[in-house]
Amino acid sequence: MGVHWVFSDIRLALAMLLLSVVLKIVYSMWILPNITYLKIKRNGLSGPSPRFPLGNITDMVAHSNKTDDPSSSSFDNNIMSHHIHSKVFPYFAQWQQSHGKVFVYWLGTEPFLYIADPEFLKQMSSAIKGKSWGKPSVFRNDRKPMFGTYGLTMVEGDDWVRHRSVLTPAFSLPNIKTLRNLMVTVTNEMLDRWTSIIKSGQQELDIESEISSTMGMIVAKTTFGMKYQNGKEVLQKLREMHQVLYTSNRYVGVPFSQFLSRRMYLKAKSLGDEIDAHFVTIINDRIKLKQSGRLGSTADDDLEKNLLDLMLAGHDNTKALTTKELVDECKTFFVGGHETSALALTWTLFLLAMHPEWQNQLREEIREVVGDEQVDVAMLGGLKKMNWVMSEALRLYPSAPNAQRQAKSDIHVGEVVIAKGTNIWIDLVAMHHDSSLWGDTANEFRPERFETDLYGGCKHKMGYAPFGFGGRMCIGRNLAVMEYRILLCLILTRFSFSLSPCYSHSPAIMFSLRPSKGMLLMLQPV
Ligand code: HEM
Repeated sequence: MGVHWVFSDIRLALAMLLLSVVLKIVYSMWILPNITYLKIKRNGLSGPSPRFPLGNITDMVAHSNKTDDPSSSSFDNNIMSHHIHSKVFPYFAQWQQSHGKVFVYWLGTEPFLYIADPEFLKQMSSAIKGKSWGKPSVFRNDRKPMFGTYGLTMVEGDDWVRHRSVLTPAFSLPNIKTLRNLMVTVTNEMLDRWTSIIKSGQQELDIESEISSTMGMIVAKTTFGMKYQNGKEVLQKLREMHQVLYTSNRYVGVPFSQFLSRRMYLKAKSLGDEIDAHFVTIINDRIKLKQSGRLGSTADDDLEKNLLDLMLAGHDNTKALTTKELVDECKTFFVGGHETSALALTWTLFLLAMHPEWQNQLREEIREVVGDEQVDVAMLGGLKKMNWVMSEALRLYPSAPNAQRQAKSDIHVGEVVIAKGTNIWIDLVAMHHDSSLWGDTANEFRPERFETDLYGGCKHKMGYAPFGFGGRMCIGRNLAVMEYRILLCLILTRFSFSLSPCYSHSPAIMFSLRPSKGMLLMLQPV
């Protein structure tokens, strides 16, 4: 009798436990997102109808497959059109036609507010400080192997303030100027290799992988003082992880999707752990070197100060970042610092290959401003036309194609209330190509539009945001601009280039905006 009671008590307890788990799941994955959705809809915003449990993912995949289909008329790979929004975000382009520039769509059971309206963005941004923004929690798991948990792109609130204030001085102009020598050395190594390749009779090169490796080595050396072999290994693992995570559908936002793609997540996690181990060793070695007082004491490359040393400068005070936080920042800078910058330069070389007249103008400007001197950081500011070209390349092909936010409290934008918890997706590609903002030449390469106006004559200043906006704007933009100018100067003074007949124009979103079939250029020494 007694035993029977004990068993039925256990059964009851288990049933209650199961019920509470199920209720919790239903509440967090269905009821809560729907409450948020209803609040957004109450503002009169519409959007494509979602279907449980995939939301609008099926439509997104179908639109993407249609555009990738070689028989589809929506985008011809052989035509070098810069009209790329409907190619890279076909579903957003389609939904914009029915629902306007602000609407709601669903990734699985997570509603997202889509924004491609600069006035809406301006009002939303001015209502909120950087500290009060969140980042969509639904991306946390997905991006953890790449950026960790505590990198600047992921942290929120007071933690974000602490990280940003420790890291900002590391990106000051005087500090990043000290990285110039390493950048020149690594770039010249790449260009010497190009010369040998051309001498051996080969003229065609995949510039994307060349620039990406070189920028990776620059980040590895300038940021962490990594030795060549270590830098190469981390780069290799990051590339593998990128391949694992961003070339297949991961069903982000769909309940239990991590179990559906379990092998993929385990592979990404193990690569992430291996990269972490590299960084832990580098950080601990650097702390020891710092404590020994040898850092910066000789002309030795390894002892030259790098970005990690600048991050470690605050290591002894109360705001200091812990080793785990530093590891995640290292990963963040490795990925953020190399990929976006490499792509900005890759797309620039593509545009210049299409426009030899602009190659000549830039070469002429370099001759006038820099002459036969060594590339000097102070002189780089005088390269005005190069600035216009960079701005125009980042407008047509923004390497970071979107920005994301999450509302941590209700935000009022005119009559609209963006409810606490709402995920927000800002489509930079759409705004950068919007003819109502840029006129009839929106999809043409016209660097001169930036001659008299930092915003390229865009009718709304928030319509041009290649480095993001507000307090969470890109922390590395000064570094990126300096690196871009140094590399482009050195490339243009040694080579001229044109598009290879084998190049196929296939811009695609693989986290960043990439040429998905590489960037084949024909090179000639100048
Ligand atoms: C051309 C090159 C680059 C482009 C186009 C670019 C673009 C962006 C964009 C669009 C954002 C999001 C801003 C927002 O959400 O409002 C961002 C954030 C960020 N970028 Fe960059 N970036 C570049 C280079 C770099 C470099 C060189 C580094 C570091 C070495 C870097 C580190 C970061 C970090 C850490 C954040 C997060 C900032 C925060 O949330 O406080 N980026 N970047």
